[in-house]
Amino acid sequence: MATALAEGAVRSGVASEEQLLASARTEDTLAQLRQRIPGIRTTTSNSEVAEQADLLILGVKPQVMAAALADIRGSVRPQTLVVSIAAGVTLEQLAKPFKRGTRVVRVMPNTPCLIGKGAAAFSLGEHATKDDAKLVELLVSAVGEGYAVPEYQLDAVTGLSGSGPAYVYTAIEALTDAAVRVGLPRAVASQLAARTVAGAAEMVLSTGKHPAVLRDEVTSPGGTTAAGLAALEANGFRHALAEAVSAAESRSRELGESS
Ligand SMILES: NC(=O)C1=CN([C@@H]2O[C@H](COP(=O)(O)OP(=O)(O)OC[C@H]3O[C@@H](n4cnc5c(N)ncnc54)[C@H](O)[C@@H]3O)[C@@H](O)[C@H]2O)C=CC1
Ligand SMILES: O=C(O)[C@@H]1CCC=N1
Repeated sequence: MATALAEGAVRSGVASEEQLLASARTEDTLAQLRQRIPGIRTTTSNSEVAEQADLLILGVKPQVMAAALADIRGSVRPQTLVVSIAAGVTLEQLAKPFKRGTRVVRVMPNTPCLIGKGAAAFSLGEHATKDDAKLVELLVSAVGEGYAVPEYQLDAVTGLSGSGPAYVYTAIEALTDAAVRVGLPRAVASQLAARTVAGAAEMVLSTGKHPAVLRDEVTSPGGTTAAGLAALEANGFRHALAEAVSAAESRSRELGESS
């Protein structure tokens, strides 16, 4: 995820490849990163990155955030903007190890950032400025769309758009399997399933119509769609999605509480 943001930083002109400095625990990970971003400088020292950064992106898992913060707490300069993409880790937890007044921002991106189609939301910490908001907006806009939200909404964002691509991949896989069951070749079924999801999403975004209106436009009286929709409702489709978002939102809060 952090690699996608680094690529976005280059694309949006926030930084050149040569201005980027990244750390990871192993030289193997860093070698892979250098293949993606040839000009990037790399190190296995988190504190070396922290000492030099103007914009410091923390892209570790929530479970190792405390250790990563401990590595860098003495090295972050007062003028550095600290941005975390970790699920659940709060602005308060992010700011705590640093000197009072350190500017922190929490961002929740998603993997479609890798192809410039991400959906991200972010919240500013107490000391972050309007210019910081503009910078973060620029960064996330380079990899998709960014929305400013109050921090209390970020776990819900995680449950929806952070984890959401995985729900949609599961839906595409299930639709493909179902189409194979009723006779379509898998290669065609998988393309049709993915394009149906992409096309329907694009209809919502480009027409601005309520999804229910768009659904009604597909649904002929006594037709196939009404039959399909009735089967979805009978099998708890909406409830399953609601439970997925809710479980992921709770897990995000839990991850924050335990890190
Ligand atoms: N994968 C996703 O869809 C999304 C992930 N996130 C968040 O992004 C963060 C990273 O997730 P991914 O990119 O999926 O994981 P990842 O495993 O691909 O990346 C984590 C990186 O952290 C490095 N690392 C591990 N321990 C370290 C340490 N002590 N110091 C420095 N580097 C260390 C690893 O080498 C690895 O390169 C997580 O906090 C996650 O909650 C946020 C939105 C979406
Ligand atoms: O599964 C996770 O915890 C991360 C956060 C959002 C998407 N992936």
